[in-house]
Amino acid sequence: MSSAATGMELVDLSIRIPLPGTPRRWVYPARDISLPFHAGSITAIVGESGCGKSVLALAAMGLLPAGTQTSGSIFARDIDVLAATESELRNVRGRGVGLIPQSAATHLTPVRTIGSTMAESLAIHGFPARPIDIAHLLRTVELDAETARRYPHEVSGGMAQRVLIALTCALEPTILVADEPTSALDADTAALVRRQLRDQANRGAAVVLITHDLVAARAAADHVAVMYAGQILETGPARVALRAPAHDYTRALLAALPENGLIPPPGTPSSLVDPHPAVCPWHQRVGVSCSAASLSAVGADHLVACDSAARC
Ligand SMILES: Nc1ncnc2c1ncn2[C@@H]1O[C@H](COP(=O)(O)OP(=O)(O)OP(=O)(O)O)[C@@H](O)[C@H]1O
Ligand code: NI
Repeated sequence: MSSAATGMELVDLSIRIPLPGTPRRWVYPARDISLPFHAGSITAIVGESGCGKSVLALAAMGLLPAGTQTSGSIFARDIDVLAATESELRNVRGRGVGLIPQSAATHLTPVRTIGSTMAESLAIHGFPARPIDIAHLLRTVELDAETARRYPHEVSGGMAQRVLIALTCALEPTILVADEPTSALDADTAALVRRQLRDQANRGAAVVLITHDLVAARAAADHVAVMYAGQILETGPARVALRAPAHDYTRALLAALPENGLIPPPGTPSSLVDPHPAVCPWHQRVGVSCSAASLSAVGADHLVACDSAARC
């Protein structure tokens, strides 16, 4: 790992998943991604739907689909997750890397009460929890103790999301990956979740916030990485990159916010199937010639991809 303060680091990470039903064709959700996630900070990964954000979350947990091929590394707690054995991964998951998954409700066991699922999960990771501990955890996400006696189908999607957040945070993971943690929540609960993520960063976790919501990223994150078609096009301090962006894709995402007139990004999202290695998908989408140069510095800790001539 390059620095003691790095909680997780992606190094030259590429991932390809077999395209279902078509031999020898591949989906490329990550291409040549190098990205640090600093301990004590929240890093947002933003980008349109389908650009590969959730696949990165699964990769960090060692949960890529069968048949997936990877190159490069994902260093988490000094282990390369991509090279780890299943027993090493069992040690990494939970207290090394905690994942708050997209659609959390489907991750609770349907035939067991929420309290027993929480108690079992905590015990597996070495935290024996009494009912009073479960009640306390539920209160941290503003759920009452009685929620422990309910079954998943008896609570709303937002409540299930809060249960998963309480459970994941209770393990105090070194790296906390939250995949769209607020998309199913009302504004008050979303603010509560953002406070939880900040608390986790303050105790030293490297927090990864995956979201398509730039307003949420700007409100919550210290650093941001802007992803398009499996590549990082811009990365830097959130207050810089999401206020004075250097890449035209980041500008296009910001233009789509209500405050900026809801102008959708031009063209249609690029396919991730067998992309041309020497063509930049974003600039191809907008009809500008660009050879997809690697990231270069435009300011302190602020990196941007693409030929400068290609930037609109
Ligand atoms: N198990 C899988 N098998 C085949 N392709 C997959 C699999 N999982 C993801 N993909 C493909 O990888 C690409 C990236 O998907 P991913 O879910 O990571 O996007 P995302 O940026 O998280 O989008 P969203 O915001 O909609 O969740 C998509 O083209 C998707 O179809
Ligand atoms: Ni480009």
